[in-house]
Amino acid sequence: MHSAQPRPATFTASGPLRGTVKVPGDKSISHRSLMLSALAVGESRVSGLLEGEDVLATAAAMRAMGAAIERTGEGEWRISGVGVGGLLQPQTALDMGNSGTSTRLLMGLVASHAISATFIGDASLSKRPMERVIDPMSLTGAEFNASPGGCLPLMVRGICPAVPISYRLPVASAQVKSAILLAGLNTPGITEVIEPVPTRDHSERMLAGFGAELTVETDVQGVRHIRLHGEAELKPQNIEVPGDPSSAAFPIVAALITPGSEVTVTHVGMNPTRTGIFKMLEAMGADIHYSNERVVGGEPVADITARHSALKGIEVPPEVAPSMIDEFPVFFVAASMAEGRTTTSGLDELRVKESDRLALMATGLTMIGVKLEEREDGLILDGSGGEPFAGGATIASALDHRIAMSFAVAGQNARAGIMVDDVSPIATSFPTFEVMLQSLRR
Ligand SMILES: O=C(O)C1=C[C@@H](OP(=O)(O)O)[C@@H](O)[C@H](O)C1
Ligand SMILES: C=C(OP(=O)(O)O)C(=O)O
Repeated sequence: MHSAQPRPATFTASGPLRGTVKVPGDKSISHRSLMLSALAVGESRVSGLLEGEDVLATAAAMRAMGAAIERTGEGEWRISGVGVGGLLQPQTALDMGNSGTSTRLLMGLVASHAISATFIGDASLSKRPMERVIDPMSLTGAEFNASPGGCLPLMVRGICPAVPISYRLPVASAQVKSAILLAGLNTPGITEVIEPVPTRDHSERMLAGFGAELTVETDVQGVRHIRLHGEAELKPQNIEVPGDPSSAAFPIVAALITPGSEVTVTHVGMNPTRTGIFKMLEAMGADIHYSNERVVGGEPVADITARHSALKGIEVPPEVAPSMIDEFPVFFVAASMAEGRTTTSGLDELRVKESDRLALMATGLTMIGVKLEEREDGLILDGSGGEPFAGGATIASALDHRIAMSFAVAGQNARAGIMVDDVSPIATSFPTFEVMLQSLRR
């Protein structure tokens, strides 16, 4: 976990950003590749794994529950699984650090095993709502003992055999969907998740890739019905993790808002459930193009080139939100530089991420000179039409990596530097971020 000592850093304009960079492996896919490999019978290999703190928390938890997980090289990992149903009782509390994905997916996994586990996390994670997983998992017979507000520290007492459920997601959340599906792996019969609003589908793709029997049917209303046959036997796999589009969004927005810039990010995951950010930036007039499009390990991948662009404000349709949910902080930075008004709505979920991202972005952007209005479920931003940010402020990152990186990007086109009070949380998802940004400055 990152050090308790805050590490401040100042980000200043340097002129054009130019070059070609690679971003680390996709965080969602990295978590799932460790979890499913740990549940397969035999040895899986993963390359391109994100070696950020969140994913390392998942690796440590899977080890504590019996899997043999070993790093064999940079981004290269070897995992010997225990088989579905084979998870062992962890001897100490599972420390999930800052990671909501690790916590929620593993709560599901533990729920259908005859073990119990206590989940703990940092100050940010300990404020995040877990009822969204407790509610469906309680229907399977698992028991939960959570801190007030359904928060961590939290104890899960799993049950085996668990009762299979059919559950309609009340909130668009890939974490909740995945928790239910992972629980379904060791549950007799068919577990069904009904998903009215599509969210990232990495779990579905990877479960099928590991040999689970899973079907996805979209009904006439566009609602997805995901059905998993339980008591599955997973076969070990070799997985190549594509670059994280959520991380790629930072150098791409930095290039779009900094005059004279041209940046290429290679090997970026282009799963359509993740690419809302690029579509919205293009709708704003961003000069973005894709090359070398291919499929890697069941996921579409491309190289993305972005050039400085005169962006125009748009209205972001709320139904796009799940496909760019983690990118809104840096999207707000881009919108602040556009000409005209950008309106966002339907973003209540941003208030329960690592921080209240609507409140923090509204406060921070206002401090660097942006005109905006904060609504309950979104921000309305009046862009500067390309005028640099005033800057000269210190931004609180509040244990939120995406807030820290968004203001680092804003600093690339600010009249006075932007100080982020603590950049250490960046190591949760993008440990090479500062080095990458530096490599693009000439
Ligand atoms: O399933 C996943 O890997 C994730 C799902 C999203 O969370 P929600 O399910 O809470 O929307 C996203 O914000 C998070 O960074 C990763
Ligand atoms: C919300 C995020 O992650 P998590 O929920 O896994 O903490 C994120 O990476 O922006």
